[in-house]
Amino acid sequence: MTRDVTTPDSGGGDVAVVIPAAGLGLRLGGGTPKALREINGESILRRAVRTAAAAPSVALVAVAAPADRVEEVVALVAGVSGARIRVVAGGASRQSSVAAALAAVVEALPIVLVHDAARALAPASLFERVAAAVRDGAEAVVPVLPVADTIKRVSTPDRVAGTVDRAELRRVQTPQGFAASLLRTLHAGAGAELTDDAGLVEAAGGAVRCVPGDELAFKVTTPFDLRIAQALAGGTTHPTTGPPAE
Ligand SMILES: Nc1ccn([C@@H]2O[C@H](COP(=O)(O)OP(=O)(O)OP(=O)(O)O)[C@@H](O)[C@H]2O)c(=O)n1
Ligand SMILES: C[C@](O)(CO)[C@H](O)COP(=O)(O)O
Repeated sequence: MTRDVTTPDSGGGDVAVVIPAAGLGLRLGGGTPKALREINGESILRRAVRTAAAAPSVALVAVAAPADRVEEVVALVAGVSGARIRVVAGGASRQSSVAAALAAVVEALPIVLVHDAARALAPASLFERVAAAVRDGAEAVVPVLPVADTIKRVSTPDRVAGTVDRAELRRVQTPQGFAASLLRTLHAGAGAELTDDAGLVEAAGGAVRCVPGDELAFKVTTPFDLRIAQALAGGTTHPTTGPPAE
């Protein structure tokens, strides 16, 4: 089921953003799907959709919602302006949720960004940076940050097997950007579940370009992350369900 959410204005631009938001949030806990949890009165999902839609290049945002919460998510994102918003049922894995939302992007937009709802504070400028690199000719783009800790391999949970050279390691965030046709082809032929979409390009022997990430694009995974997000985020003037009360 695909649900188009009526918005006051539809964006121009050449970018579709696919937002997987169907995860259970087991590491966060609390019993409610993570994307529906709130940061200072606004759901994680609405924050992610609102920021994506506000990026000037973005024409469409396609959300993969928890399969039993599609109508709830439609109500949640109603009133978000700046781009068309579409909601579909997600799948049992992140990869299948991305594939479901990608299939709902029927418009001929040349660039697709895939963005975790859980990275709710990623700024619009990061969407623009990633999209610009795809526009510049990269077939796949990931925002990255350096690793600050020493990283060790372990042979058993309490035995160090070696130290990894962190100079060649990067923390990879979303939004990740792709030429739309390439991403569609790779998702259609995807086999094993990968932890990100750029991995599909790597597996096919393609090139993935790095651009600077943004610390604000951290992933809300644990209760500690949620507290950090609450400390960093502003409040909201929007209700979390139903259309805005303006
Ligand atoms: N079946 C799934 C699993 C994950 N996701 C989405 O993929 C993003 C990254 O996943 P993660 O942060 O791991 O979320 P969860 O799977 O919800 O977390 P957990 O592994 O703790 O249950 C999230 O926005 C999540 O909603 C999804 O759309 N469909
Ligand atoms: C896509 C991702 O956010 C890139 O860092 C990450 O791989 C998602 O991992 P998760 O275990 O599904 O949260």
